[in-house]
Amino acid sequence: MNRTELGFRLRLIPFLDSVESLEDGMVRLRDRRWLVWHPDVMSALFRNDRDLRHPPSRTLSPLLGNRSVLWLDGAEHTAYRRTLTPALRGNRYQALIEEMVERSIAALPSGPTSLPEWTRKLALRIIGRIVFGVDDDELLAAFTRWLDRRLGSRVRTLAHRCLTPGSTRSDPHLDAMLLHRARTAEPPALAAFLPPGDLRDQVVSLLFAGHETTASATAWTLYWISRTPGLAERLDDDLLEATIRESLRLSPPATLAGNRMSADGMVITPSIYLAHRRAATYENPHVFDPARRPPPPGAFFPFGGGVRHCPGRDLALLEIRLIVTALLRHKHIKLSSPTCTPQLRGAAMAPPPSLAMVATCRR
Ligand code: HEM
Repeated sequence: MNRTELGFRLRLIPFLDSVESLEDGMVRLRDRRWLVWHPDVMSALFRNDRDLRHPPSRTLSPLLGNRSVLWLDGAEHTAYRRTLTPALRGNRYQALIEEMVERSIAALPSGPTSLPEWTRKLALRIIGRIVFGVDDDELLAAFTRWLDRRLGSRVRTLAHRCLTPGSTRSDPHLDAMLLHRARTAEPPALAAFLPPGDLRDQVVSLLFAGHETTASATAWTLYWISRTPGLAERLDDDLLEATIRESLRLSPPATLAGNRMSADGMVITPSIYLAHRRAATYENPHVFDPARRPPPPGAFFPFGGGVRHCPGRDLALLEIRLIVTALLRHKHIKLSSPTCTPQLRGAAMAPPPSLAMVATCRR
């Protein structure tokens, strides 16, 4: 592994910050692997996505399994997306999410509580209910423990990636519990529509993809709202939408989109983080400004793009909107710190668990 790739692997955010000013919007990580973020390249890449292959992530594939939708390709991928995309359409879950959010806000302690952990637990409950059709806190807590041991920090991620390469890291006991819940799920729960042969990998993938990023996007949105004086008081629907968008730009939960591979074996990794901070595209890119003009094509893609664009996008945006609106309607929010250093879980970026929120009732 050369020095560039080592920097990319070991210290992802400092590495991304160090290449941010490269005007080409791309950097070679090793012989046939590139990190790219130039908007023209991104547009071309997503336009031709159908003809590219999507190699598994070496970090995530041992966790999510070989049959995860995240790396299926061709006809299998198209068929699976056809089931998944309508099933994840956001608005059908609005009443369910509202009810779960209200319960979670009512249970908030009066003292400080970790903001990212609160949003994570809530987002996992929501996707758990969508996938299984029932609440099962014990199962979700076991899933969280399993994930935290493997992805809970950059060090853990790298240890699992490098020390036990290629081995599956599933837990037979947890898998049996997940499979039991999935097999007994009844329509309209999502698990009832998943192909039985791939059930474990698809359930784990949905629980994982469906909560980590949404939770961190919600936490980042609340972070930016509380850092911006007067914003909470002015948040009508349009401003809230612009605020969520700007938060997804400056603090994208997924710093990288999935790998693409050309027919001649060139691997390309799109960097969402760098595309969203490109000075040639965004004026004062490090400033949080919900009033920004819409970006040009290929410059804003928090949900990836092409044939792999995130099928949970609408659901995620609905969740963020409902959680933020309900929280601010019921509570005054105060955060323990006006600044925070992002925490990486895999390549996902969240505020650190130490970022505490104190939520007091509005009178
Ligand atoms: C703010 C929240 C979210 C963000 C930022 C996000 C971001 C992403 C990104 C960047 C990708 C990779 C796309 C690519 O390679 O071009 C992706 C894929 C995916 N996401 Fe999301 N996501 C979010 C929420 C969700 C939710 C709620 C679900 C629901 C289950 C979900 C399910 C998936 C799945 C299944 C894929 C794989 C799609 C495929 O490979 O065809 N995501 N997401």
